[in-house]
Amino acid sequence: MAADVIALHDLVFRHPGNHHPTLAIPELRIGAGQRVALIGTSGAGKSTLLRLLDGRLRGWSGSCAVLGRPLDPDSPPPRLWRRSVGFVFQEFALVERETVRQNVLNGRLGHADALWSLTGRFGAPDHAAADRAIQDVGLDEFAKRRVDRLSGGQRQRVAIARCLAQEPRIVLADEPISSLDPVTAHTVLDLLRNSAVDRRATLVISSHQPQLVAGYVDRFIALDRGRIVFDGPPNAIDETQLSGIYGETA
Ligand SMILES: Nc1ncnc2c1ncn2[C@@H]1O[C@H](COP(=O)(O)OP(=O)(O)OP(=O)(O)O)[C@@H](O)[C@H]1O
Repeated sequence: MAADVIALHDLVFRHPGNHHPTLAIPELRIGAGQRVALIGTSGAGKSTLLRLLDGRLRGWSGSCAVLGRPLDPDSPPPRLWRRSVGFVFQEFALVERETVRQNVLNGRLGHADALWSLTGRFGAPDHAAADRAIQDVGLDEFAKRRVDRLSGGQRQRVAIARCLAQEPRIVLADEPISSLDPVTAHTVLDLLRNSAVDRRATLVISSHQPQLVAGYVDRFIALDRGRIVFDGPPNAIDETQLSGIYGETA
């Protein structure tokens, strides 16, 4: 069995001032190379869990190890760890006035060496990784175009390419398809799955749309008010369970 790249134990997190925990997870393990969808209604805690795994959440209790490193609830993880964990933000978080290529190169900042510190220029390995990522997401012809002149689906692909250029061992994607039409959503999910498989990366995506993501992952983890209420293969969840998680909207 694949080694765990994510291991949580007795994890509890409460937003300051909130009585109920935002996350309460007694145990969660995710193996290397798994593809997981975090599902659940708005406010279930999906983004908070992704922020925890990305090392950006402070003030939790219990233990959380990612890529073998126990995270510290009181301080951010080191740069070397950070570059192994890629994050695709819901709102893309791109530099709008920069080109596709420059945005993707920004994903290499965690790898940048002395040359970058001295000159602000990226080295050959950084350019090669950026080119490969741009090619993988099918944006070659747009490489020199400014991001603010792209469609939503194209921007999402730039955000994914930036994450891939980082050469992460884990890809975390927060609602990567929420603002896309169904056809573009499938293209983006295909990209995320294929690039994770090619790079042997672990993929964790959050989504409100279990039916749409089911074909792209091998595991559903459903959250309800911060608790795991289902954990298994997508084909093992039935309509009644989905209705329980989503109410009338399933
Ligand atoms: N800064 C904050 N302060 C207090 N409560 C917060 C804060 N951010 C989020 N919450 C609460 O934490 C809970 C979990 O939010 P989270 O964003 O993780 O849910 P989610 O499942 O990702 O929702 P969505 O699908 O809408 O993005 C919600 O009840 C939310 O209101």
